[in-house]
Amino acid sequence: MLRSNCCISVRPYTAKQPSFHRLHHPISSSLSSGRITLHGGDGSVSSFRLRDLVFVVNPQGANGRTAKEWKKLLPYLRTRLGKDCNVSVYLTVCYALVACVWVCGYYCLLTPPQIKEYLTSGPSHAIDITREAIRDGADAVIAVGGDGTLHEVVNGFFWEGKPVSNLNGEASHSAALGLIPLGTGSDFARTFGWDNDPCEAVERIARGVRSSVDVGVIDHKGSDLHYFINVADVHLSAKAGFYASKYKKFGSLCYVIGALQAFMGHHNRDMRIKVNGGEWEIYPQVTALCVGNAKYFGGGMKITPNAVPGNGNLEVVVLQDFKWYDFILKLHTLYNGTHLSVNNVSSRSVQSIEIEEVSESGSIYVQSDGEHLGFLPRKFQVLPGAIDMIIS
Ligand SMILES: Nc1ncnc2c1ncn2[C@@H]1O[C@H](COP(=O)(O)OP(=O)(O)OP(=O)(O)O)[C@@H](O)[C@H]1O
Repeated sequence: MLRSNCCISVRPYTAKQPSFHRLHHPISSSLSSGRITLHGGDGSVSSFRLRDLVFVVNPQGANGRTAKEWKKLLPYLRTRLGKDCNVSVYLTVCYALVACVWVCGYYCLLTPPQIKEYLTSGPSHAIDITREAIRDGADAVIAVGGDGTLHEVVNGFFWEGKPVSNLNGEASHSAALGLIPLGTGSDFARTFGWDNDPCEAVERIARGVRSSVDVGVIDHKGSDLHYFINVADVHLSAKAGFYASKYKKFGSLCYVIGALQAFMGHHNRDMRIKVNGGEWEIYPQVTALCVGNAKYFGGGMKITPNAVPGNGNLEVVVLQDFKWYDFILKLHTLYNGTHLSVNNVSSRSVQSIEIEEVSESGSIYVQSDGEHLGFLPRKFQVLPGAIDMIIS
């Protein structure tokens, strides 16, 4: 008989966590066919065997800090993930049977997870690495860096409007998404209450519990679909993000510099929006419009405080007719998420939203997960439970 504590140690989750509804299935474990099976209280099951982990590292993240932290983390990561694959062997029936099971099960049970590490060579490279890894049958693709790297890895989970498939005949599982947050803002991680401790992120990966998360998709006629997992936004905030990306060498200060630069020559604009395929509505004098799958952007602003990445909806928050002094007076409410009760701020939960500028100037910035995407018009839509993510 073979007995193993291979791959995943299942422990109760104690870290801070948002109120997810249909996520998270730890509780009890059983071992079958060399695989840990996790049973949730709602009867859902999440099974995960750590065999082939692909780490996609952006060495330029956080102005080079990601590369330094990753170098320090790698020995610990190898030890920690290898440690969870210790296997005890007990001979109970006969030596021959055990030998047979040993040989057959060797690769499933005893091989420590393969840890593959790829350093990105430039923008968009993480997308290609991820697609390749999923097609090769990776168990998990783990973004190491900031929200931009996570964004690219998420986009790598899709190809021509469909999820990328595992083409490896030997492995039937789908790949999970993981994250070691090591960026400047690392805003997506804030929704889960994760701090910047990479060792804690490695623990999460070692536990390997998957939960489905929603993904947002952005459509623009005639161009490829684009995916986001955190927050997409339009107009002033998107313009500020565009400029902020040029000042990452100043750390978190880049967001302040970006915002100041975006304010110069800024004008609020009338916009048309269509929610869930309904009628077009006019929103006058829009300052910024944010579509949240998660809660934070801009280096810690809790802009869409009711967004939950697993509830099948996106939260839309619209700021209208804001003047520069409103930001000075109300900035603290944007950081603590109490701005929804401020004048000229509205919020709604949507499955899809189309946004156009009334005057169609073609100059209204759009960004997703802090990455510049282009200009209005755009349609944003939720893909419920589109990706399995290692979140606890
Ligand atoms: N080798 C590389 N050289 C230059 N840029 C890269 C490289 N690899 C990835 N990038 C780009 O770096 C950008 C920023 O990366 P990332 O988001 O990881 O760090 P960050 O901007 O410091 O963090 P955050 O987005 O959380 O503020 C991404 O848009 C990505 O396309």
